[in-house]
Amino acid sequence: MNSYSLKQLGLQTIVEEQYKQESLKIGRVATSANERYKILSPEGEFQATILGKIRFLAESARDLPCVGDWVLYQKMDGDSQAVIHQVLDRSSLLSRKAPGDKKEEQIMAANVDFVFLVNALNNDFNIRRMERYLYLVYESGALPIFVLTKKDLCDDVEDKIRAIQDIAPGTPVIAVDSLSGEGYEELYSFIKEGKTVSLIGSSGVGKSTVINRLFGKEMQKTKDIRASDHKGKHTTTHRELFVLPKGGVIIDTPGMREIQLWGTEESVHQAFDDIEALAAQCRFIDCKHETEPHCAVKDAIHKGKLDVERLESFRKLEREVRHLELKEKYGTHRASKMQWEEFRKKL
Ligand SMILES: Nc1nc2c(ncn2[C@@H]2O[C@H](COP(=O)(O)OP(=O)(O)OP(=O)(O)O)[C@@H](O)[C@H]2O)c(=O)[nH]1
Ligand SMILES: [Zn+2]
Repeated sequence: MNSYSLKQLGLQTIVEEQYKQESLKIGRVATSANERYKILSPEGEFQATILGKIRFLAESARDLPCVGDWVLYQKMDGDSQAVIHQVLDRSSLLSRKAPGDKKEEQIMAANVDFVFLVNALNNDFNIRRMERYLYLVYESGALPIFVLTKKDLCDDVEDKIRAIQDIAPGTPVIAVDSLSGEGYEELYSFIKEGKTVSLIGSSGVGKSTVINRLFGKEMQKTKDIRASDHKGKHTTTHRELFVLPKGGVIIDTPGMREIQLWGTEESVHQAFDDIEALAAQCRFIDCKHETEPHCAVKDAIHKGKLDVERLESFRKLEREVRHLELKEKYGTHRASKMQWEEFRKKL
């Protein structure tokens, strides 16, 4: 049975100050399913349930423990199970909710310091998707870091890095080749004892490969990409919170993996996949199809292959379903820039 010191588990001083109850012990939630939890602590690794009172008083999912939470638990000698008495204040909380809808919230992970926004540099590169993930991280209190995988399969790495820097000035962008290990030195600078990292990115972008490389052995299963369409298959099974051999904690929950666009957004992109396909051929990845040169969308309109009204209705629908609230809030990306400036001062 593994046991870890609180520091190895990523404990930060803020949390330590809250821990004053001597009859209870502190641990970190590693998995959570149907109100059953796995706790990692200096005492070892065990299952836990929650005190009836916590469940009773919980008004929403936020009030229950989630992966990454620091909890105070009680475990009697000889008991195989512990009981969680309290969830300590969170330094960050990754969750996803429909715009304007507070009820329908999916909690993913707590007390994450850095979120790696993983995107592959090959055909899957999608700046809009990254932008939406970025808003989600801004909302959480964690710091975003872009990790661009499959550098070996891309010959315009610099252009893509620039496109990301345009949507998130000041945010680190790290391009890696997970097969050779190129770029990993920079990744390691964010992974150290006391820090908790989580990864977001669509299926097949190489999240498990990154984790395996950081771990130095096979932790999460990876599967070869289907050669025909460059898309990965859903391969990841069950994962949780784990401590890396060289220090640092990784949270890789199914919740983080399953983030998809909300139904309406997904359907806009499906309904207009002809425009999406044309847009992929524009010279600039972030082309707005307005005044940009070498725009495949405008070109198709000129050639009579695309109806200008269709483009208009695409735009209209897209405007409606995008995270307008968030876009307004973070439109200038001041939030991220300031967060990073603050953070760098502490380094
Ligand atoms: N050429 C190249 N291939 C890579 C790189 N990183 C990952 N791959 C390959 O991409 C495929 C998918 O990688 P995974 O790590 O399983 O992707 P994932 O994001 O974990 O996918 P899910 O588990 O479905 O969420 C595997 O065949 C990897 O070997 C890279 O940097 N270069
Ligand atoms: Zn265009």
